[in-house]
Amino acid sequence: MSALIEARDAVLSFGATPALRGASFEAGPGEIVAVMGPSGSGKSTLLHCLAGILTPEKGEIRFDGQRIDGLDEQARSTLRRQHFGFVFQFGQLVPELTVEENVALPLLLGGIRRAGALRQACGWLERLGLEGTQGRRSGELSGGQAQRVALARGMINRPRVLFADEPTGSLDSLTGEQVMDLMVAAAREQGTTVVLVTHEPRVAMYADREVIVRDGTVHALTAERSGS
Ligand SMILES: Nc1ncnc2c1ncn2[C@@H]1O[C@H](COP(=O)(O)OP(=O)(O)OP(=O)(O)O)[C@@H](O)[C@H]1O
Repeated sequence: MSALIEARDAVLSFGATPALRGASFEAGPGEIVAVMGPSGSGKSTLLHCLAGILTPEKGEIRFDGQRIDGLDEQARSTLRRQHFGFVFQFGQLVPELTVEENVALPLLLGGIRRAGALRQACGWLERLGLEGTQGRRSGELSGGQAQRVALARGMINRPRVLFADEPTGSLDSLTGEQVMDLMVAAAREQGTTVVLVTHEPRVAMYADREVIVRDGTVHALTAERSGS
């Protein structure tokens, strides 16, 4: 299977701190890959490079076979809006907007008319068990509801790749499992590739495959388990 999203030998430092030291990663169409590893090992940096948020100093990032690391910020922003979805741990909902406006945001930014965008947003809210919350602000939601709203927003533009960075990190384990069940079901239904950064083995078990990031390089889980 050819990769849909891929990093080849990516290198990136923050000042004197190396974050990626030749990281290679790939995920195929519809594949759910968990990215595990110790704190500070480079997981989020890898995700940000794959998503075109950060640009590596060396190496390549490819989406659907095309290099994206050389694109300017505007082109990467368009790529993210058209093809990628995001679910992060904290602070991703805009507090001034209602729940339905938050979910509709990727469509509104993409130029879809407001009435149609809000209608689609309400469809996602219903699907994720959030009917009745559309007029609320994000501060009026529980943690699990807020993550489901974030998931709805991450999926509303039918992304080719969903980038999820510790999506259950702020939730208790039962609520986290509910969010993961919904995320995996939505991704499977739409054939969305998921890059899932998590510390939690229980969350990683939702993935088709796991990789481990250590000191800025990526290792297959099987190699880790055999000690190489
Ligand atoms: N914006 C930044 N400025 C400076 N250093 C950074 C920045 N972002 C990350 N780093 C450093 O880069 C390294 C990799 O960080 P990264 O956030 O990718 O790790 P992580 O594996 O996602 O960690 P965690 O599991 O704790 O979220 C760390 O040493 C971190 O301190």
